[in-house]
Amino acid sequence: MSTAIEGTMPTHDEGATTAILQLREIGKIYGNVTALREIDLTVQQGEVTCVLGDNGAGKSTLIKIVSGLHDYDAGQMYVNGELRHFASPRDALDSGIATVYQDLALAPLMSVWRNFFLGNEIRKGPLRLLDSARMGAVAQEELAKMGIDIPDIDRPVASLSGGQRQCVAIARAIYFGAKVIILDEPTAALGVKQSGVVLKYIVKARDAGLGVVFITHNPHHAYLVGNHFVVLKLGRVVLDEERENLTLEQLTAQMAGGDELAELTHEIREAEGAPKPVE
Ligand SMILES: Nc1ncnc2c1ncn2[C@@H]1O[C@H](COP(=O)(O)OP(=O)(O)OP(=O)(O)O)[C@@H](O)[C@H]1O
Repeated sequence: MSTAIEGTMPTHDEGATTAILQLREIGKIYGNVTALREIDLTVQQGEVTCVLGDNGAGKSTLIKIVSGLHDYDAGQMYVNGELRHFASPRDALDSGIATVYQDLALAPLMSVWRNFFLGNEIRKGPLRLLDSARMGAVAQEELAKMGIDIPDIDRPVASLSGGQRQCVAIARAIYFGAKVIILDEPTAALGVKQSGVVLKYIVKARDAGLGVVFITHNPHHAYLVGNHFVVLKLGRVVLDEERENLTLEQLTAQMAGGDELAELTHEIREAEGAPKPVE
């Protein structure tokens, strides 16, 4: 259970710009596994905060906490300066935090515009019929506004490229009021060109004033768009740096295991140099 007292952020932050989302010393325990320990994370509007980490680092657990699927066990989470515990994903969404998952939650055989409005359909008349013309027009306009050029939005969403599908899911979250978007490995399953489509779109979302949390394994993708980098390892923050204080090489080395990699290189070289065992 959180030890925090319900209320607003501590006074020593007064005067500073209020972060749209802030985690302070967040902890999460599953039985006897500590998935997250003392995690600090600040998300500002108009910035991309990259969260990097290898398998088991705690990225999914972090996403579950900020998207309202799990509560945290320790620390505090502030949304616009207000201490929050989300009761459900709806609660997170109502607070302006939308998560775009890897599987995207799109209905592949439905049209692009149906997917754009899935769960938020516009209806008309006393019979509450779907207003397909209006939804089609709005979806087309919104996607175009964000630079996503889809010539025929009546096409099934499955016919789009992976990158375009990601962009549709992000555009949908923004249109329905997200202030923070959490992107769960949006480039993981994509090739270079399609990743580029998504990375450009992340920049557009950032420039539109959203707070973007970009969860990824890939330091190269992160460094192309990130303002701020947090690396998790076994549930702890091992690096927390602004872009101006970090090179791509440092970020990559940290992701690759830093000291451990140097140690491994040393061991391999030693093994290579060692005399071969006699057969
Ligand atoms: N429901 C659960 N019950 C028990 N342990 C869990 C549960 N979910 C996650 N864990 C453990 O918590 C730790 C962090 O897992 P998490 O899935 O958050 O990492 P991750 O960075 O998302 O990894 P991956 O990239 O492999 O998904 C791991 O040790 C994992 O085994």
